[in-house]
Amino acid sequence: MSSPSAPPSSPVAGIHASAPAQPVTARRSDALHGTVRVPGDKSVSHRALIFGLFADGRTHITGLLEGEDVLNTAAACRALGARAERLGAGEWVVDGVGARGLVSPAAPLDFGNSGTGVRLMMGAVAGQDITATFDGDASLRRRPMKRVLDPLTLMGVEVTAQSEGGRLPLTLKGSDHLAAVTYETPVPSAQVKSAVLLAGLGATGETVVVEREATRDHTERMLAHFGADVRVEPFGHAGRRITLKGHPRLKAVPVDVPADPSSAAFPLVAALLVPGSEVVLTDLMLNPLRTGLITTLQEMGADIAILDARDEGGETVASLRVRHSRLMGVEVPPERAPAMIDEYPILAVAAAFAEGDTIMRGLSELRVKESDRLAAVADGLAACGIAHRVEGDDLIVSGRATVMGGGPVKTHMDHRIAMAFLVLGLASDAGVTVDDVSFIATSFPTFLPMMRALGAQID
Ligand SMILES: O=C(O)C1=C[C@@H](OP(=O)(O)O)[C@@H](O)[C@H](O)C1
Ligand SMILES: C=C(OP(=O)(O)O)C(=O)O
Repeated sequence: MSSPSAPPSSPVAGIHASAPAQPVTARRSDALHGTVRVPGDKSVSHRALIFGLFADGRTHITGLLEGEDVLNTAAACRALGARAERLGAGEWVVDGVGARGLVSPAAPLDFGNSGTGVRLMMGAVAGQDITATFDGDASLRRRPMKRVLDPLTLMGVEVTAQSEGGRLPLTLKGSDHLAAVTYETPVPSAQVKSAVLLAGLGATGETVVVEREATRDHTERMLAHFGADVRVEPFGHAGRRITLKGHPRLKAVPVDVPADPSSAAFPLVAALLVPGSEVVLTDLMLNPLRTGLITTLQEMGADIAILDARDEGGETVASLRVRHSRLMGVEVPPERAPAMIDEYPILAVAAAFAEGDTIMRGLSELRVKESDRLAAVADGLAACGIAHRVEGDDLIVSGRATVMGGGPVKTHMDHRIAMAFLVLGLASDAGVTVDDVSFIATSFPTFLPMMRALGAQID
């Protein structure tokens, strides 16, 4: 650890610090059938809790994702002074502390495996006159936090302790006199954008975030939903400029969390790959900044029908009917990456079965996720006998109608690597073993039983 002084270490460095690895094998399966609702959207769930923390009154949340990442955010809200209570499955209430009411937590805040939880909460703490230490598991401790510390320090936050290279654990001293800034994000990141906007709640004047490529806009939508004065304008050909007026009074409002399209991606691709399958995924959020995978799969020839599209709480929500399909390789343009950033591991699996090459360009951000996903996907493809190459930040997968499978695939504390390669196993000749499924609980705790209920052979 480095300057100025090392923060205290978390007493529990992440939920999985000492949990034993759980290897699991997915085998070639008969047709998958059924109608399922995957759990609530992870991005919206984190934000519903954090906005509930700041709001005056009681925020009632339904459909909350009860994965470890979100539960760690709920625990942080409590440590910062809110009451966050579970009433039933996915049904929570948060009694907020109001715009200036956060308290210094008594112990380090442990965000486990979650980049979203820790980065958004750093922004939330920034505009308060409190001190908090942020920590996470071994994966989160490796991820870059400087991208958030840079704008927050510009606004007046003090980093009183940090680890090598601006990593966790680190301690922030917030201020209720933050300066509003205009900040252009150096990488397309909804987490960085959201941290600056959440800090902007406590800044005097207008905080402006400019992004050259639009990223998921759940924070902007929720700011408006809770009553903040926020303006979103186009910027350049693919970007946005977001302006937030400081010190709004946020009023508690109900939040109904739709199903997570990033979780749905796994049963969706499984249904495309396993012959004879037909699966319906209900109540999915189809925010246009989250649907890059669906667009890409449709270009590859996937039979995906959008049914019953409707507006719910400002988001388009629909069911998808997915049937087994013969896929063709395509080139995925780099500008689509923000709309499908978490979906590349499962797209690479779909590409393994497509005829010809699938070229995925501009994947540098994959290197700083729960694992280096570009390397982890490439290693997993190699372990399963799939031809591919990495050229700079591009991944090219050469697909075939039949795939051998194999493993064990190393998952590197990364839920999406584990789920993607289990899906591959369902359509492979020899099955696929992954070395650890425990991290699936961070985002999709019901993944294994839900896949088995559809007919997947996973043991
Ligand atoms: O804001 C969010 O909820 C998220 C933003 C994305 O991260 P980046 O902001 O690092 O791209 C994404 O990968 C993550 O799963 C959720
Ligand atoms: C990147 C992800 O999450 P986070 O950044 O919140 O850890 C993910 O869920 O794929």
